[in-house]
Amino acid sequence: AIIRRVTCPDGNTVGNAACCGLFAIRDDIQENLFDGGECGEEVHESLRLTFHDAIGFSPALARQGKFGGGGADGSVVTFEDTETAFHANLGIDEIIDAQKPFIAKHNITAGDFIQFAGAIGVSNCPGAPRLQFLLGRPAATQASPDLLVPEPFDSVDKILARFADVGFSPAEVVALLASHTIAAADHVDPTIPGTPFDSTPNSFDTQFFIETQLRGTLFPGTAGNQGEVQSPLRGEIRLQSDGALARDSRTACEWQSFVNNQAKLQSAFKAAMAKLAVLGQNTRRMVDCSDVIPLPKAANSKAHFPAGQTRNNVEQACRATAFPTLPTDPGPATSVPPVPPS
Ligand code: HEM
Ligand SMILES: [Ca+2]
Ligand SMILES: [Mn+2]
Repeated sequence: AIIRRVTCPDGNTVGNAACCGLFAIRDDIQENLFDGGECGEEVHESLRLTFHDAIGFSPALARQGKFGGGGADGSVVTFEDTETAFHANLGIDEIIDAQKPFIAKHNITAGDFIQFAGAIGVSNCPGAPRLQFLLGRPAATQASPDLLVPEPFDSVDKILARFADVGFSPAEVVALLASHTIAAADHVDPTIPGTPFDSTPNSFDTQFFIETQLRGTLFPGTAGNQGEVQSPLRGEIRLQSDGALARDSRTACEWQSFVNNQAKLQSAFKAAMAKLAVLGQNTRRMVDCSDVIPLPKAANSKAHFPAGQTRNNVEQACRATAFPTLPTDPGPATSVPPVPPS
């Protein structure tokens, strides 16, 4: 087959000329939003933002004759005052404020920018897949309704129902939660901002699926926070929802299947993110600009139990298959350092 390439005015080559404008945006955010191509706090927050914008969508509400939200339409930025006041969006205002000057400066809608920044940001994380990026989301018309973003204290029933409303199976929910391999919480326990969900928050690896299956023994900061359960490691925080999904009979085997399976982690997350990024959007009016997204580096670590942990600490939840055999890191019990603020 003949692969046609277009040469853009700036010398970059791309499959579709409509994507040419994205190279300048890419270079600008890599340098000035992501600190020169890091997989740090702004990348983590930008990925979270892709979700909080897109999940503002409910076909169930629409069937009742109500406005169900526009999905991945940028409403979280355009109607910032409304949506940042939603309880589940606590803390999202910081990355919105960081992204807004870039949206204002470049000729791109807020909806496109949010998903583009997420895809570029994830590409900075070793082990990540190259995410799809489709261009062409129109401007949002209204704020999303409240109560569509899942909370960490929601039951598994409620979480799976919310995702089912937008077309995700339980297996796809688990795949989307691979996002928590490059993540930390600032507000669940406000006394310890930047506390990661796994021991490798700058690496898109399978440690999140390993460490969430370990028996929780401690709170990294204070006890009694809503949506938090005990974690196995000092410096690591566990969401109640992640702990529950790892142990629920509907999701536990899928959860375990990601352990030490980097190829599945990449393909399943890529596919689920491709759906998330276009929720509520008409993809026939969009252009595939995925070739503007950089190819991520390979994973830089091998699946392991953190030092001090073995399979004896695994709370086996999948009944069908045993937990994979993994080596334990040498040394004293792992203590996870916080993700530095921007
Ligand atoms: C059951 C569904 C989910 C729940 C209940 C949930 C909940 C949370 C909570 C409470 C935080 C911590 C926020 C803070 O205190 O700073 C968080 C962080 C994060 N979430 Fe989720 N989340 C869910 C699904 C997702 C999905 C589908 C994605 C992306 C595709 C995502 C991406 C992230 C990222 C990247 C962070 C880290 C942000 C940072 O490090 O600054 N989450 N999530
Ligand atoms: Ca990780
Ligand atoms: Mn953060």
